[in-house]
Amino acid sequence: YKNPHYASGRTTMVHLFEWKWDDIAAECERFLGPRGFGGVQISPPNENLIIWSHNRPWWERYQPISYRLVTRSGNEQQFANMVRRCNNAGVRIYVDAIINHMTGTWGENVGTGGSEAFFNRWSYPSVPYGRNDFNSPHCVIQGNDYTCCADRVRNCELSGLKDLNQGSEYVRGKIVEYMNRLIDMGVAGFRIDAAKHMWPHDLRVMYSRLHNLNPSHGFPNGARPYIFQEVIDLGGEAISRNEYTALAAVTEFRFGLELSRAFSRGNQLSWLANWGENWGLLSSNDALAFIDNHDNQRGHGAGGQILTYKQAKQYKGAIAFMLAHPYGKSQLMSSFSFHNTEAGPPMDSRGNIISPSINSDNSCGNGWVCEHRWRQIYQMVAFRNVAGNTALNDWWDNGSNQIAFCRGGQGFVAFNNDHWDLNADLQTCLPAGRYCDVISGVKSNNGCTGKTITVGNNGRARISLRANDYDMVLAIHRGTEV
Ligand SMILES: O=C(NCCCOc1c(-c2ccc(O)c(O)c2)oc2cc(O)cc(O)c2c1=O)[C@@H]1CCCN1C(=O)/C=C/c1ccc(O)c(O)c1
Ligand SMILES: [Ca+2]
Repeated sequence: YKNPHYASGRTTMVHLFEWKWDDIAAECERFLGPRGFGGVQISPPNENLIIWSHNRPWWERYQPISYRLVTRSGNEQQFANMVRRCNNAGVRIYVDAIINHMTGTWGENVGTGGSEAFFNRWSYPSVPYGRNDFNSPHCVIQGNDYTCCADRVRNCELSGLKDLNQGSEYVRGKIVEYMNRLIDMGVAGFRIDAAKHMWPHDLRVMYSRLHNLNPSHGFPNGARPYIFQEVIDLGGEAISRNEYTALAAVTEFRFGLELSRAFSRGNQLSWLANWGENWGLLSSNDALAFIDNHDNQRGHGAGGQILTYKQAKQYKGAIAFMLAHPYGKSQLMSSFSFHNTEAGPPMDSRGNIISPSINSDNSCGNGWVCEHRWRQIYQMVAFRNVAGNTALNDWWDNGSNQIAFCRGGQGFVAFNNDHWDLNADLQTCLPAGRYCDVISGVKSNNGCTGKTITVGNNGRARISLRANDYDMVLAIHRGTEV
């Protein structure tokens, strides 16, 4: 359950948060496939409660009403079409699975597919679920339960959401049926939302009943789904992410928190020389690594200042470090712009999501940020692909915020987050030649549109990164020679 089953040579997933299925299919064919992205995490595809009282907030998609594939992102036919087209483009689909709970008492009792729910009578006719499919006695998680009482965190309601009993064979059956339907349609795996709120044993039983991935979508025979479990654990809670690493991969929230600190000069970049398990992170093979996600980019969830698209220069630095470093399985966030942390995606007056527009410079419009289309980011996805499973070697730093390292003999990257210029003769581990810096520009048919780096016979090159350069990163790798 720890292998994403990316098509060969691909390494990185992007979360196309709140995108519609038709738009994701198009993005797989026109951008993600050609640019070597490995997969897409999609928003929950199952029917959710409509919440106009909060003007269709992003979190209404985390309030299930049924397992029917009808949401503002599209219907079942559009979902199947997206999975087929993305797999054909070499891009896998991972589903955000909301299986801990159903809706709460947040809004009208109708869903995005017209189903009704009667949460005060605990009934969800479209599944169906009734009162004895939910935990009893009824209780609601209180703040201090996270530190004192692991059983309450599992058995009580998360912010008023009806808490399913995954110990019931009937409930397990309904959840597994929903997930197997998606696997048979060609998805490659799942994000398990709120995994901390479910018992590891129940999850283990359900995972064991999932089908193998569908070979007609290009997966090897007997391939198990890639499962990454959302467990927000920054230490100090009764529940540890280590209870879940035996089952499947786990989201490593400390990764984004510590790198946000490092690139905001809270930590020094030179301290990252031993980045990875030595910083108390999960073992690399267990970890889904990311800087920000849909929840903590809005300021709550995993405490402290998380870098987002709003701090562009530092964010690109942290993302580049994530993609250049061998640790973990990398995930990129792709957002819509927001000021109000509750706001949902760009929508028309009737609540329909507005598609991203693609500008002539390949950036997005209509309120979509499309970080994955930023040159400094998609070029580092290619870097990570070229680096493959090489180790990190030839680390250099200046004792504060200037660092550089190689990935085998495949790639070289340098960072300058000091207030003074970096100007040094460094080992790039690459064969002699002239290389285009992939951050300041691209390799075009007659040279580099950005910086050109000349590597000598001894692999060394003069590396210059001014403190006030537009970006704090310089990266070259095999394949960017001119
Ligand atoms: O103030 C709120 N919630 C209470 C504090 C955040 O607690 C939530 C956590 C949560 C937060 C921190 C933890 O350490 C933790 O174990 C759980 O996970 C969720 C997962 C869901 O599928 C649906 C939810 O409504 C929540 C949720 O409310 C607002 C209003 C309701 C939704 N919401 C939110 O803030 C929604 C947050 C949300 C939604 C989806 C997610 O995947 C997520 O990680 C957070
Ligand atoms: Ca629960």
